[in-house]
Amino acid sequence: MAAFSYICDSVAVITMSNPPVNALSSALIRAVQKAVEEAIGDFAVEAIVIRGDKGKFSAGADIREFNRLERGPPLVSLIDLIEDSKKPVVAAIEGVALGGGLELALGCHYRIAHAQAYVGLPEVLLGLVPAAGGALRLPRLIGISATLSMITTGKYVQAREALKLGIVDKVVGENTVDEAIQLAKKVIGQPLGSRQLSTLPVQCPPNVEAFLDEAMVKVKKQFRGAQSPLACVEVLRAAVQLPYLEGKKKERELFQFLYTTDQTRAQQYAFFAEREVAKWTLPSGASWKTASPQPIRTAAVIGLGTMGRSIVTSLAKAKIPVIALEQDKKQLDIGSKAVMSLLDREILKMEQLGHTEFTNSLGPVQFTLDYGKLRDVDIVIEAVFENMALKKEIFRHLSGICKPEAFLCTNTSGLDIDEMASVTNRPQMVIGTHFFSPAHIMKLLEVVHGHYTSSTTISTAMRLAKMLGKVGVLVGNCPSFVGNRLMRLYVEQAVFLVEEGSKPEEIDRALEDFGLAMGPFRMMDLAGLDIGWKARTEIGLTGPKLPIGTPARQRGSKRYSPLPDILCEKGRFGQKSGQGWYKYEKSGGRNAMPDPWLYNFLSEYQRIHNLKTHYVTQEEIIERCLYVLINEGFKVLEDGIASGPEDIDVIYNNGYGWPKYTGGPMYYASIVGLPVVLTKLEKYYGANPDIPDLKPSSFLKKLVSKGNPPLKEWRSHLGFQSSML
Ligand SMILES: CCCCCCCC/C=C\C=C\CC(=O)SCCNC(=O)CCNC(=O)[C@H](O)C(C)(C)COP(=O)(O)OP(=O)(O)OC[C@H]1O[C@@H](n2cnc3c(N)ncnc32)[C@H](O)[C@@H]1OP(=O)(O)O
Repeated sequence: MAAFSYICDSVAVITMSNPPVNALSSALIRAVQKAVEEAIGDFAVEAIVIRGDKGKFSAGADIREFNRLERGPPLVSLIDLIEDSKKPVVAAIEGVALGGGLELALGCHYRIAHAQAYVGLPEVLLGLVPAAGGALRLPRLIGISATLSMITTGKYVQAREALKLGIVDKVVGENTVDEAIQLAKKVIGQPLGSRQLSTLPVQCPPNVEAFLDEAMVKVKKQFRGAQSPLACVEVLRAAVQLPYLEGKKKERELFQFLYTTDQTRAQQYAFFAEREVAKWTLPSGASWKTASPQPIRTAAVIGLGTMGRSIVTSLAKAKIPVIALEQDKKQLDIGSKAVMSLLDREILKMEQLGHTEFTNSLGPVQFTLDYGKLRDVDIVIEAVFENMALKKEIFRHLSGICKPEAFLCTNTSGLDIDEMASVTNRPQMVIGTHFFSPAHIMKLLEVVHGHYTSSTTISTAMRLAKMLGKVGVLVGNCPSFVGNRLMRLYVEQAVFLVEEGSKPEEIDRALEDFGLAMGPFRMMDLAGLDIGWKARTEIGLTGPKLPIGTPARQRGSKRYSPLPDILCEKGRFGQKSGQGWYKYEKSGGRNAMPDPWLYNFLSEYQRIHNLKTHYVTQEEIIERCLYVLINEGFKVLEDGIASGPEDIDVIYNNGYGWPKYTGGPMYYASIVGLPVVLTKLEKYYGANPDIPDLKPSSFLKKLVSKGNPPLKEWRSHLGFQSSML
């Protein structure tokens, strides 16, 4: 770790170095401070350039030091030193300037960025606010409105957009540091007053107080339950209302408050969990370190339904040339139009952000009915509807057509990968790539490892996730994999609670207040109730295959609720039919309204089935729905379907709208305390012995018996004998 300098024509170049991302650790900050002081005091130096080693300016404060810090890094004084320098200081931004890294750049008098660089203040994503002057300097540079959008979302802004906003002074295609040196030389001797952002007035819209009040309302709604976005609005209010130095005190106070909250700890855990899951290891010893991913230069997608279209879009966005195949001309025409419209929307979004180059850098998409065109692609992703016979037919066909090195992936959300692999001539190259809808937006890719899948195939699929800008999580092959296996029980519990007397909107509200992006009933209505109905009909849980005489509310010895099936029989499929658990203004409408028809229907249902209803509290809703999901999470670990609790948390945080500020379901359980979760499950199972999924898992019981160890120790209590990975 070093901040070293060289002098080039009277310009001192200070390089921040702390691989891999030049995070501003205390040691690096001290080293940069020393180098800046030396440069300021050196008569031979007339200007200074600050850059980051290995093509990255800085990813901000060293998050790994957060738990060890008592008083926080002295970054603020370094930035003040830079801004107060009489010699001009230029930031040469390559790669990333994030968080404290951007704050440091904002302390510099000029900023030059490479075209591929990103800047941002993502502290909010870690449950914090920018606290090294970023939330005070940025509104003085680009105004309140643009700052608000950046700091409350933590979004990364590409160099060209940063230029448009005024965050950087120039964008260059190459030689960023040389350009910075040239600029530094040019401005030697020029007055720096207008370049010291802390001395400038904040750029406010008229009636800024009303603007901030409105922003607070919006942010509360958008990030329900999260504290740091609200603190971001507060910090901006301080920037507007207070002189810079007082604003600085407020910024620090808010940071100090957030710094001790459970939310920031959970979000930091979630950050590292995302990095952790990329480091997969199999019991065989094969791992992300040893396996070599194969290049993916071209791809094909089979099926242009909702998922196929957005998978094609996702590949094109990642600049991967893709061939999209449909079975008949009509479907191909519909699908290709839909893809082109998705791509147009993406282009428009990027153009609005100033990325004119984006249009040209989309991967080309070719539409075809001809399987022969797939001969040379590196990877095929099958995305037809969930029917094993059809999928097997496709895999058999691909096996004969694709080059032997091509990987065959399926986007199934829960069918058996091994069964599909068994009909191919390359079972070791078959893998599940379970995308989440819409695939060009959602960050999760569940990578499903079958019995035969090779480590090269796993590593290639995990690389694909990264290429698509997604988080890949490796899981084992079991019905519904990890995400949907847990989700099914959560939804089922919600439906049982309706039978017991609660209302869909009460359950949705309770879970949305907990922080979930969407409650289970609104989610079912959005996804379409008919999808689950078809699946249940296929496996004989309902419909003509159900043996005559099966009790309506029982399957085997387990409780079953036929409510969703009955709604479908009545044509209530959710949003698409204008009625489901809610009613909508029209078919395809999105505005969910409680439906008096449903209340009458439920009373009649409860009467027919002689159900005793009770007042279901918010506590019971949260506990039964979430603890049953968490309990299944422990079973998934026990079964070796996921290798650690982080995998489950990353899946839920990125694919199921779980609030990241609680860390994910397993982290949340660790905060509630495993003995509490166990006791509650025992209580609910005792009251509902016909719901065996409420019976505490043996792994949960084992952890409690081991004294409730912290989450990072859970893996060591797992036996790997049963691992499916
Ligand atoms: C107590 C009161 C004190 C009051 C005083 C207040 C003063 C406060 C002063 C300053 C505060 C500043 C706040 C911050 O700056 S918070 C940090 C903000 N920055 C971020 O959130 C950036 C996060 N990182 C990323 O987005 C990505 O990592 C990125 C930089 C884009 C690189 O992405 P990629 O190439 O995909 O690589 P990885 O994500 O896998 O990362 C590679 C490894 O680097 C580690 N990493 C990344 N960022 C950091 C960081 N900021 N600190 C430490 N480590 C970081 C990451 O974990 C990977 O590590 P590994 O390979 O071991 O897994």
